[in-house]
Amino acid sequence: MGTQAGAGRGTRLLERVLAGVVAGEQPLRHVRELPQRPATSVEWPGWVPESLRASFARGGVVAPWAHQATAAEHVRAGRHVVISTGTASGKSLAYQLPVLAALGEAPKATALYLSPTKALGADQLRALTALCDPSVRPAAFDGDTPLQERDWVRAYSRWVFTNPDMLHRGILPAHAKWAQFFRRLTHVVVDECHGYRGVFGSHVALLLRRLRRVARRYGSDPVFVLASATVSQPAASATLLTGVPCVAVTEDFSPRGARTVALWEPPLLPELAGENGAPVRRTAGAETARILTDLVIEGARTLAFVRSRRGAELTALSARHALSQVDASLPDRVAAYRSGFLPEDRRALERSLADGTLLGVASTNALELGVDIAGLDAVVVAGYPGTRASFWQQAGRAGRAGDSALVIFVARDDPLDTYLVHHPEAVLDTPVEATVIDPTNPYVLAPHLACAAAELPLTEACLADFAAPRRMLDDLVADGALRRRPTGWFWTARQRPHPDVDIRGSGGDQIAVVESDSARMLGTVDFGSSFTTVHPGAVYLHQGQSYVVDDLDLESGLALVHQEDPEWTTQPRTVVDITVLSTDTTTDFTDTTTVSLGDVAVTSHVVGYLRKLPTGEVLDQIPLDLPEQTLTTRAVWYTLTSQALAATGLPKAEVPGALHAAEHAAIGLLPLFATCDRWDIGGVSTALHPDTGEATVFVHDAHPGGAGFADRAHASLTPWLTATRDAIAACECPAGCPSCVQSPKCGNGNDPLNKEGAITVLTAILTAVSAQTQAA
Ligand SMILES: Nc1ncnc2c1ncn2[C@@H]1O[C@H](COP(=O)(O)OP(=O)(O)OP(=O)(O)O)[C@@H](O)[C@H]1O
Repeated sequence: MGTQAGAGRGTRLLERVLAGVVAGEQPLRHVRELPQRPATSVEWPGWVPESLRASFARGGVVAPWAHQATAAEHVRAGRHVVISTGTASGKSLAYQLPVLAALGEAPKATALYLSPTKALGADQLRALTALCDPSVRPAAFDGDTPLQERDWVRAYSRWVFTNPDMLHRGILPAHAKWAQFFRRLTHVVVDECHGYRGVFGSHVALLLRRLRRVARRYGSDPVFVLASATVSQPAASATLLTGVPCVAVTEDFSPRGARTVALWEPPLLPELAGENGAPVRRTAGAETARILTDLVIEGARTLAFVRSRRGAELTALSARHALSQVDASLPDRVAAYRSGFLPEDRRALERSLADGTLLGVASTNALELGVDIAGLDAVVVAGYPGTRASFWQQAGRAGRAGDSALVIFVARDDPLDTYLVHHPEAVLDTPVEATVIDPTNPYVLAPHLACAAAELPLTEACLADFAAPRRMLDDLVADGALRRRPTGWFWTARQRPHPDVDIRGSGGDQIAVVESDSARMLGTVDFGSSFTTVHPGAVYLHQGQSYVVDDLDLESGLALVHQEDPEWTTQPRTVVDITVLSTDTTTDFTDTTTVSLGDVAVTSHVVGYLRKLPTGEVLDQIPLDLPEQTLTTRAVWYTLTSQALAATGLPKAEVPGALHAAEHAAIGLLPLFATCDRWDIGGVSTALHPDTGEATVFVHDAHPGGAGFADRAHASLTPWLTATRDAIAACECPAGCPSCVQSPKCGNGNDPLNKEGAITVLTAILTAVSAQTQAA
């Protein structure tokens, strides 16, 4: 077994992986060597008590790294802080230090810890319990806390670990029971705060404003300490999330080993045909399984991040199979890891990877949050994880001091991944993105105002905290939700509004997914997406199990499913129409192009679905009979006059395909600029739109009221459309494929699409924009 150590191991591992590539294939697109960084430690701040230093020392920490001390000093001085440093940079200690010191000094003081997932909260609670003085009595208060324990937690715990869901439904509505806790609340820790983005982030921002208002009512004004993977503009993001001015600590003084980063594009497979006969690439999962196999043979401890739970299982399975051909002892040293694992299993996995019992693990991003695994020999990132912050979070698991490690990013068949492997600077030299939230979205804000009023009557002074327009309060009164009295706005209904506000979804009704045989409820999907995810015949995945939907009953809110694992997946086909409701701004470029931002109504009608094999091959299309749905949201759109289109030489018959292709690729690339998922946005293109009178491409948020993505697209128009054009041009396929202009969620079965035409349209737009900008 190869166990070479020392500098250059990352490079040698890469050479080994390259040696296994089939002759004639050239998947390596770029290699970059990242140097090592030594640690900078400092003295403990003078106010850290001896007992606390001793506790940390028992855990192996003899002195803080410089950024931990800086962050702790800010908190100590009463400043709200966001710590935005790399993976395994000790963000936990940076918040534990000042909070534990404060709880030690004031024996009745309390603190609150919030994490986006219960599992992360449980991990952090375990670490803290091992560290802190017993008088702190740290305890979880979440959906899993038994009812009989809840009174104890409220009465005695001085550091309560919870999540936004419980804060929203369980703690704030019952604040009177928590009076003592709120009265003494000194710190609120918001962990992994980059997870609070899009609509969920907007909900959490308003939840934190409600929390501050309730705390104030009991006379406390807690200091917020936020921890995040590196994000750009961390101070601005944290300030928007909490509603209080936050300072950022960003310089990372933890040690990091050298790394070799390789960007990898799986080859096109000439023998397979996808949608409309387009070529298909070898899947990132298959390529990753092969790379994982080679690395395990080399004895390299490797973690492969795969996008889906099923993908993680398949990658591990396929690597185990390949290894069994080489050495009968190797398959058992590879495992899959996905969400839903118990903490004991997570601990066992951490230990096995750390001591080398396990050599290869294929994991979903469940491992990204809160699992203390670092110092691996290699990390394979199969498919761009959506943000550079996540990419570095995953890549950061590789590399030990004094030893170089390998990171391989394997592109999926998708325009964004294609763009990234052809533009290494976009991953390796660009600052990580800012998180996008919009707490003024009326669809999010209005329900939180109702919740806030039910907690404590709203006064004029509160409106500023929520940035709520008076008009919104008037509407809530007119709808009968609130009642206006001389002292403020009151919630008067007997039933509280909280259960109806779904902070993880887009609000509205939920459809329960139920297994017919056992009547077991598997989960819920929101009404808006039920037509595309649980329509009759849809393949529905739940915790790695595959189900097929028998019936979607909208009246009773039920999707009935049975367990079945067909070889195909399903993809809905939708007819979409868009209407402009109002325009905030329109810019006219050289009288040929306009770019606008505003509110739109998107009407979609799911008319059928495709059955597709994992290779991308389409089996057939089956019709469906479902009602239309309308979404009111934000959009950015551009138009081109017919004269300008004619001047490009693009034949008229090719215009719809060109616009459609440009729309798909632009949606694929927007996550690079707006911290969203391509599923958070949608698009419509048409050669003649009734509202604009021209050829128009719309890109819209997929959430009611918008989530800030279209606004961000509008603000980044030129870099966004330039990257879109470059991604299409870089793809070597002849006429469009999933790596450039085909979309995995196209409602029209990716027809028509014109790849060259898309480049022509985007060039025309960009030329007009730059001509006008230069002239100005
Ligand atoms: N000052 C220090 N000296 C030595 N080791 C430390 C120090 N601070 C933290 N560590 C160790 O570094 C590891 C990573 O710490 P921690 O999990 O807090 O990092 P993190 O930044 O929260 O990571 P993630 O990005 O995964 O959330 C832990 O094993 C911790 O014990």
